Amino acid sequence: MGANAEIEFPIIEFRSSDLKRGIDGWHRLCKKVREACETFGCFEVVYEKISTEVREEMFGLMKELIEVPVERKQKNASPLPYHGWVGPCNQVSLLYEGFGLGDASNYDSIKSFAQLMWPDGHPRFCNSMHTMATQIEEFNKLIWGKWESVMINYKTLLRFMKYMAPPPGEYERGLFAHTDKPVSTIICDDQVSGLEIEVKDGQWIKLSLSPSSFCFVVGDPLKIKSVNHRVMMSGDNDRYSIAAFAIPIEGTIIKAPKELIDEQHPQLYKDFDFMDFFLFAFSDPAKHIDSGEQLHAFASLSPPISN
Ligand SMILES: O=C(O)CCC(=O)C(=O)O
Ligand SMILES: [Fe+2]
Repeated sequence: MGANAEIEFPIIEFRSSDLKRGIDGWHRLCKKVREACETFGCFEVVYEKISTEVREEMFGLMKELIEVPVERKQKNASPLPYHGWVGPCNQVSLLYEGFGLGDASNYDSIKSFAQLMWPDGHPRFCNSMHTMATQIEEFNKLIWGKWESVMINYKTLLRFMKYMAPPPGEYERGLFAHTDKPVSTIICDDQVSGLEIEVKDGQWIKLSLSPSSFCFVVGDPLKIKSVNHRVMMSGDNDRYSIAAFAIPIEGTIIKAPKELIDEQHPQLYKDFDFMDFFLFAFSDPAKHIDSGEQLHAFASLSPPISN
Protein backbone atom coordinates (compact mmCIF):
# COMPACT_ATOMS: atom_id res chain seq x y z
CA MET A 1 0.00 0.00 0.00
CA GLY A 2 1.31 3.46 -0.81
CA ALA A 3 1.39 6.59 1.32
CA ASN A 4 -1.99 7.91 2.38
CA ALA A 5 -3.27 10.50 4.77
CA GLU A 6 -6.45 9.01 6.29
CA ILE A 7 -4.92 8.44 9.70
CA GLU A 8 -4.83 11.41 12.01
CA PHE A 9 -1.21 11.91 12.83
CA PRO A 10 -0.64 13.62 16.22
CA ILE A 11 0.48 17.25 16.14
CA ILE A 12 1.46 18.59 19.54
CA GLU A 13 2.00 22.25 20.18
CA PHE A 14 4.41 23.15 22.98
CA ARG A 15 3.17 26.57 24.11
CA SER A 16 5.39 28.52 26.48
CA SER A 17 2.40 28.97 28.81
CA ASP A 18 2.13 25.18 29.25
CA LEU A 19 5.75 24.53 30.05
CA LYS A 20 5.63 25.17 33.78
CA ARG A 21 5.83 21.90 35.67
CA GLY A 22 2.73 21.05 37.69
CA ILE A 23 0.18 23.33 36.02
CA ASP A 24 -2.84 21.84 34.21
CA GLY A 25 -1.50 22.72 30.76
CA TRP A 26 1.71 20.88 31.58
CA HIS A 27 -0.16 17.73 32.65
CA ARG A 28 -2.28 17.85 29.49
CA LEU A 29 0.86 18.20 27.39
CA CYS A 30 2.57 15.27 29.14
CA LYS A 31 -0.49 13.10 28.54
CA LYS A 32 -0.54 13.95 24.83
CA VAL A 33 3.18 13.26 24.47
CA ARG A 34 2.91 9.94 26.27
CA GLU A 35 -0.09 8.82 24.21
CA ALA A 36 1.53 9.81 20.93
CA CYS A 37 4.78 8.02 21.85
CA GLU A 38 2.95 4.87 22.89
CA THR A 39 0.52 4.79 19.97
CA PHE A 40 2.55 6.10 17.05
CA GLY A 41 6.13 6.16 18.31
CA CYS A 42 6.33 9.65 16.87
CA PHE A 43 4.48 12.95 16.54
CA GLU A 44 4.74 16.34 14.92
CA VAL A 45 6.02 19.05 17.26
CA VAL A 46 5.25 22.74 17.03
CA TYR A 47 7.63 24.56 19.35
CA GLU A 48 8.34 28.24 18.95
CA LYS A 49 11.54 28.23 21.01
CA ILE A 50 13.46 26.48 18.26
CA SER A 51 13.99 29.55 16.14
CA THR A 52 12.63 29.43 12.58
CA GLU A 53 15.23 32.04 11.52
CA VAL A 54 18.15 29.93 12.70
CA ARG A 55 16.61 26.92 11.08
CA GLU A 56 16.26 28.70 7.74
CA GLU A 57 19.79 29.96 8.05
CA MET A 58 20.95 26.38 8.63
CA PHE A 59 19.28 25.17 5.45
CA GLY A 60 21.04 27.97 3.56
CA LEU A 61 24.38 26.93 5.07
CA MET A 62 23.74 23.30 4.18
CA LYS A 63 23.65 24.31 0.54
CA GLU A 64 27.18 25.66 1.01
CA LEU A 65 28.20 22.44 2.76
CA ILE A 66 27.03 20.32 -0.16
CA GLU A 67 29.30 22.35 -2.48
CA VAL A 68 32.44 21.46 -0.52
CA PRO A 69 34.89 19.24 -2.53
CA VAL A 70 34.55 15.52 -1.91
CA GLU A 71 38.10 15.21 -0.45
CA ARG A 72 37.03 17.50 2.38
CA LYS A 73 33.69 15.79 2.90
CA GLN A 74 35.56 12.51 3.34
CA LYS A 75 37.34 14.01 6.33
CA ASN A 76 34.01 13.97 8.14
CA ALA A 77 34.74 10.41 9.33
CA SER A 78 34.24 8.78 12.71
CA PRO A 79 34.83 5.38 14.32
CA LEU A 80 31.22 5.53 15.51
CA PRO A 81 28.54 4.33 13.13
CA TYR A 82 26.31 6.96 11.53
CA HIS A 83 28.57 9.80 12.74
CA GLY A 84 30.32 10.56 9.45
CA TRP A 85 29.78 11.53 5.83
CA VAL A 86 28.02 9.11 3.51
CA GLY A 87 27.83 9.96 -0.18
CA PRO A 88 25.38 8.60 -2.73
CA CYS A 89 25.81 4.79 -2.81
CA ASN A 90 23.84 1.65 -3.53
CA GLN A 91 23.69 0.50 0.10
CA VAL A 92 21.74 3.61 1.12
CA SER A 93 20.50 5.36 -2.00
CA LEU A 94 21.94 7.13 -5.01
CA LEU A 95 19.82 10.12 -4.01
CA TYR A 96 21.23 10.39 -0.47
CA GLU A 97 24.10 12.33 1.02
CA GLY A 98 24.57 12.88 4.77
CA PHE A 99 27.09 14.48 7.15
CA GLY A 100 27.47 13.73 10.87
CA LEU A 101 28.38 16.05 13.72
CA GLY A 102 28.62 14.41 17.15
CA ASP A 103 28.34 16.29 20.46
CA ALA A 104 26.77 19.11 18.47
CA SER A 105 26.01 21.54 21.27
CA ASN A 106 29.70 21.65 22.14
CA TYR A 107 31.23 24.64 20.35
CA ASP A 108 34.60 22.94 19.98
CA SER A 109 33.19 19.97 18.14
CA ILE A 110 31.27 22.28 15.79
CA LYS A 111 34.49 24.20 15.16
CA SER A 112 36.44 21.04 14.39
CA PHE A 113 33.76 20.01 11.89
CA ALA A 114 33.68 23.44 10.23
CA GLN A 115 37.48 23.58 10.02
CA LEU A 116 37.53 20.32 8.12
CA MET A 117 35.02 21.68 5.63
CA TRP A 118 36.14 25.29 5.15
CA PRO A 119 39.63 26.82 5.38
CA ASP A 120 38.27 29.79 7.38
CA GLY A 121 36.28 27.55 9.77
CA HIS A 122 33.08 29.39 8.77
CA PRO A 123 32.21 31.23 12.03
CA ARG A 124 28.64 31.95 10.87
CA PHE A 125 28.04 28.23 10.38
CA CYS A 126 29.45 27.57 13.87
CA ASN A 127 27.28 30.17 15.57
CA SER A 128 24.02 29.14 13.90
CA MET A 129 24.75 25.50 14.45
CA HIS A 130 25.50 26.07 18.11
CA THR A 131 22.26 27.98 18.64
CA MET A 132 20.21 25.34 16.90
CA ALA A 133 21.84 22.38 18.66
CA THR A 134 21.43 24.04 22.06
CA GLN A 135 17.74 24.76 21.44
CA ILE A 136 17.14 21.20 20.30
CA GLU A 137 18.84 19.83 23.40
CA GLU A 138 16.61 21.96 25.59
CA PHE A 139 13.61 20.54 23.83
CA ASN A 140 14.84 16.99 24.39
CA LYS A 141 15.24 17.71 28.09
CA LEU A 142 11.67 18.92 28.13
CA ILE A 143 10.46 15.64 26.65
CA TRP A 144 12.61 13.15 28.53
CA GLY A 145 12.96 15.15 31.72
CA LYS A 146 9.52 14.05 32.85
CA TRP A 147 10.11 10.34 32.39
CA GLU A 148 12.11 9.37 35.47
CA SER A 149 13.32 6.11 33.97
CA VAL A 150 14.81 7.84 30.92
CA MET A 151 16.61 10.66 32.73
CA ILE A 152 19.83 9.82 31.02
CA ASN A 153 22.60 12.20 29.94
CA TYR A 154 22.66 12.63 26.20
CA LYS A 155 24.84 14.08 23.52
CA THR A 156 23.31 15.31 20.31
CA LEU A 157 24.38 13.85 17.00
CA LEU A 158 23.31 16.10 14.15
CA ARG A 159 22.98 14.78 10.64
CA PHE A 160 22.59 17.06 7.64
CA MET A 161 20.98 15.31 4.72
CA LYS A 162 20.39 16.06 1.10
CA TYR A 163 18.11 13.88 -1.02
CA MET A 164 18.30 14.52 -4.73
CA ALA A 165 15.11 14.74 -6.75
CA PRO A 166 14.53 11.46 -8.59
CA PRO A 167 14.34 11.22 -12.38
CA PRO A 168 11.15 12.89 -13.72
CA GLY A 169 7.96 10.99 -12.88
CA GLU A 170 9.69 8.54 -10.51
CA TYR A 171 8.94 7.74 -6.84
CA GLU A 172 12.26 6.58 -5.48
CA ARG A 173 13.83 5.57 -2.20
CA GLY A 174 15.94 8.25 -0.51
CA LEU A 175 16.44 6.30 2.72
CA PHE A 176 15.35 2.73 3.44
CA ALA A 177 12.70 1.88 6.03
CA HIS A 178 14.18 1.63 9.52
CA THR A 179 13.61 2.31 13.19
CA ASP A 180 16.02 4.69 14.93
CA LYS A 181 18.75 3.28 17.18
CA PRO A 182 19.36 6.39 19.33
CA VAL A 183 16.91 7.18 22.14
CA SER A 184 15.01 9.69 20.05
CA THR A 185 15.29 11.89 16.98
CA ILE A 186 14.03 15.31 15.99
CA ILE A 187 13.77 15.90 12.25
CA CYS A 188 13.06 19.06 10.29
CA ASP A 189 13.15 19.69 6.55
CA ASP A 190 13.09 22.55 4.07
CA GLN A 191 9.43 21.86 3.22
CA VAL A 192 10.24 19.52 0.40
CA SER A 193 8.43 16.49 1.77
CA GLY A 194 9.80 12.98 1.65
CA LEU A 195 9.68 11.57 5.17
CA GLU A 196 7.12 8.76 5.48
CA ILE A 197 5.91 6.99 8.61
CA GLU A 198 4.47 3.48 8.76
CA VAL A 199 1.40 4.09 10.88
CA LYS A 200 0.03 0.55 10.49
CA ASP A 201 1.39 -2.56 8.83
CA GLY A 202 2.19 -1.52 5.29
CA GLN A 203 0.32 1.77 5.57
CA TRP A 204 2.56 4.78 5.15
CA ILE A 205 1.78 8.46 5.52
CA LYS A 206 3.90 11.23 4.08
CA LEU A 207 4.52 14.12 6.47
CA SER A 208 4.35 17.72 5.33
CA LEU A 209 6.30 19.58 7.98
CA SER A 210 5.79 23.33 8.28
CA PRO A 211 8.64 25.86 8.68
CA SER A 212 8.06 25.75 12.44
CA SER A 213 7.37 22.07 12.98
CA PHE A 214 9.50 19.02 13.61
CA CYS A 215 8.94 15.32 13.65
CA PHE A 216 9.82 13.66 16.96
CA VAL A 217 10.67 9.96 16.61
CA VAL A 218 11.07 7.51 19.50
CA GLY A 219 14.05 5.18 19.06
CA ASP A 220 14.42 1.48 19.86
CA PRO A 221 16.26 1.58 23.22
CA LEU A 222 13.37 2.77 25.39
CA LYS A 223 11.06 0.03 24.17
CA ILE A 224 8.11 2.40 24.19
CA LYS A 225 7.26 1.99 20.54
CA SER A 226 9.66 2.43 17.71
CA VAL A 227 8.25 3.38 14.40
CA ASN A 228 9.34 2.39 10.93
CA HIS A 229 10.07 5.38 8.72
CA ARG A 230 11.74 6.04 5.37
CA VAL A 231 12.34 8.79 2.86
CA MET A 232 10.69 8.53 -0.56
CA MET A 233 11.40 11.17 -3.16
CA SER A 234 9.20 12.41 -6.01
CA GLY A 235 8.86 15.71 -7.84
CA ASP A 236 11.53 18.06 -9.14
CA ASN A 237 13.06 19.43 -5.96
CA ASP A 238 16.00 18.26 -3.91
CA ARG A 239 15.18 17.87 -0.22
CA TYR A 240 17.30 19.00 2.71
CA SER A 241 16.72 17.72 6.23
CA ILE A 242 18.41 17.97 9.60
CA ALA A 243 18.06 15.20 12.16
CA ALA A 244 19.14 15.56 15.79
CA PHE A 245 19.67 12.22 17.53
CA ALA A 246 19.80 11.81 21.32
CA ILE A 247 22.82 9.57 21.98
CA PRO A 248 23.36 8.49 25.61
CA ILE A 249 26.84 9.31 26.90
CA GLU A 250 29.45 6.57 27.05
CA GLY A 251 28.81 3.90 29.65
CA THR A 252 25.05 4.49 29.86
CA ILE A 253 23.16 1.35 30.81
CA ILE A 254 19.61 1.19 29.51
CA LYS A 255 17.54 -0.41 32.23
CA ALA A 256 14.02 -1.72 32.40
CA PRO A 257 12.11 0.48 34.89
CA LYS A 258 11.96 -1.92 37.87
CA GLU A 259 8.84 -0.26 39.29
CA LEU A 260 6.90 -1.37 36.21
CA ILE A 261 7.89 -5.02 36.42
CA ASP A 262 5.61 -7.54 38.11
CA GLU A 263 4.04 -10.93 37.37
CA GLN A 264 1.76 -9.48 34.71
CA HIS A 265 4.50 -7.35 33.20
CA PRO A 266 7.68 -9.42 33.22
CA GLN A 267 10.98 -7.94 32.18
CA LEU A 268 11.39 -8.78 28.48
CA TYR A 269 14.82 -7.27 27.85
CA LYS A 270 18.09 -7.45 29.72
CA ASP A 271 19.74 -4.24 30.88
CA PHE A 272 22.34 -3.25 28.29
CA ASP A 273 25.04 -0.74 27.51
CA PHE A 274 23.64 1.64 24.90
CA MET A 275 26.85 1.74 22.88
CA ASP A 276 27.01 -2.07 22.64
CA PHE A 277 23.54 -2.04 21.10
CA PHE A 278 24.39 0.87 18.80
CA LEU A 279 27.51 -0.90 17.51
CA PHE A 280 25.60 -4.16 17.13
CA ALA A 281 22.82 -2.47 15.11
CA PHE A 282 25.35 -1.29 12.52
CA SER A 283 27.42 -4.50 12.48
CA ASP A 284 27.45 -7.06 9.66
CA PRO A 285 25.41 -9.72 11.51
CA ALA A 286 22.66 -7.18 12.22
CA LYS A 287 22.33 -6.35 8.52
CA HIS A 288 20.36 -9.56 8.11
CA ILE A 289 17.91 -8.62 10.85
CA ASP A 290 14.93 -6.40 10.17
CA SER A 291 15.64 -2.96 11.68
CA GLY A 292 12.65 -3.14 14.05
CA GLU A 293 13.80 -6.57 15.34
CA GLN A 294 17.40 -5.64 16.16
CA LEU A 295 16.75 -4.70 19.77
CA HIS A 296 14.91 -7.95 20.32
CA ALA A 297 17.78 -9.91 18.76
CA PHE A 298 20.28 -8.05 20.93
CA ALA A 299 18.62 -7.82 24.32
CA SER A 300 15.58 -10.07 24.68
CA LEU A 301 15.42 -12.25 27.78
CA SER A 302 14.06 -15.66 27.31
CA PRO A 303 12.35 -16.57 29.42
CA PRO A 304 11.22 -13.12 30.67
CA ILE A 305 11.90 -12.32 34.33
CA SER A 306 9.21 -11.19 36.77
CA ASN A 307 9.96 -9.78 40.24
O1 LIG B 1 15.84 12.83 6.47
C1 LIG B 1 14.83 12.47 7.05
O2 LIG B 1 13.76 13.04 6.96
C2 LIG B 1 14.86 11.23 7.92
C3 LIG B 1 16.23 10.80 8.35
C4 LIG B 1 16.20 9.57 9.22
O3 LIG B 1 15.19 8.98 9.46
C5 LIG B 1 17.45 9.08 9.83
O4 LIG B 1 18.54 9.57 9.45
O5 LIG B 1 17.38 8.19 10.70
FE1 LIG C 1 15.47 7.59 11.09
